Amino acid sequence: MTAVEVRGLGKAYGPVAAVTDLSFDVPPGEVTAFLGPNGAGKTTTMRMVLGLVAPDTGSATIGGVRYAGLRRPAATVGAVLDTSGFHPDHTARAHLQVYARMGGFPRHRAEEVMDLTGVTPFAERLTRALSTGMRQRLHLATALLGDPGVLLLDEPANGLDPEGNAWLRGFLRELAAQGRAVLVSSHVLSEVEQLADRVVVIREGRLAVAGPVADLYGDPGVLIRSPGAATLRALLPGLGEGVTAECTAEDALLVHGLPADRIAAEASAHGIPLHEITPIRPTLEQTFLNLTGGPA
Ligand SMILES: Nc1ncnc2c1ncn2[C@@H]1O[C@H](COP(=O)(O)OP(=O)(O)OP(=O)(O)O)[C@@H](O)[C@H]1O
Repeated sequence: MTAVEVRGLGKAYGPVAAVTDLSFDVPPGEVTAFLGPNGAGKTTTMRMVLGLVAPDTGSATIGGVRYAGLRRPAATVGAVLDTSGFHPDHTARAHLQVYARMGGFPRHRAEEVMDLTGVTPFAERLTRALSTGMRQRLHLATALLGDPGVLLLDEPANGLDPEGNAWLRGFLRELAAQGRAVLVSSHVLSEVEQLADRVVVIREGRLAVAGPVADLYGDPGVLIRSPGAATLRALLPGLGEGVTAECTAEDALLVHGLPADRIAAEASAHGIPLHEITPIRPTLEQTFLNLTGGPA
């Protein structure tokens, strides 16, 4: 079970601080979404993890070892960072066979990853004739050749149609369920909301927040509509520390610090009818905009 650990990572390009003092973990067995607006520093961070860019400060390790020190890098980390780079005159199958040979993997591994990633139906097409979605699948297949425990994927959903996207979500969840550490960058938030267990949000190269997806939502409250709103407003704060209730209209109440079922039980115990009881759940999109301070 291999984890990625990023500690105090920093990189400047001349006057541009691309990444500053960035620390986060990508644990095994989970999908971690790496979120940030365009230019936030996601690609630079992934390139540093892969040893393609030398950090100015800090370190990134994979199973406790820097990329350059890995004994079998391709069997440890699979990455999709850049969706160009196929030989245009190779078929998809030939591309995978070449990479399998370079990585020292058995020939049949190319066929296996093609089946896993849905490349088989276009295995005999030249890579120059592949659609963006097909190229994404072929890159993913290439990354999986060494059966790595860690996957780093930069915007893997780019160019996929809704069906391809749904497939990708299921596939990445499955890879994580097998115990792999999966890091997926994105600026399309609806994509990762349904996919990720954890998020790492960066803004201008710095960490904005990291943690389980559920924690990001905080406690946005429960909306109540009831002719007895004023009575409930007086009652509910007495039920626990930190419970607040504020009237937003004559018959409407916004409650924080209590789950909907507790509120319903209390109303029922006092014979107060409820016309509506709605836990508010902001989208990750809204949460993201709040964290990054502007439109993505
Ligand atoms: N090789 C480079 N030389 C100079 N500046 C660079 C280089 N690579 C990245 N930058 C700058 O560093 C910052 C972070 O870029 P990066 O590509 O890491 O962001 P990103 O979050 O991946 O963005 P996007 O979602 O648009 O891909 C940007 O201001 C970018 O212009």
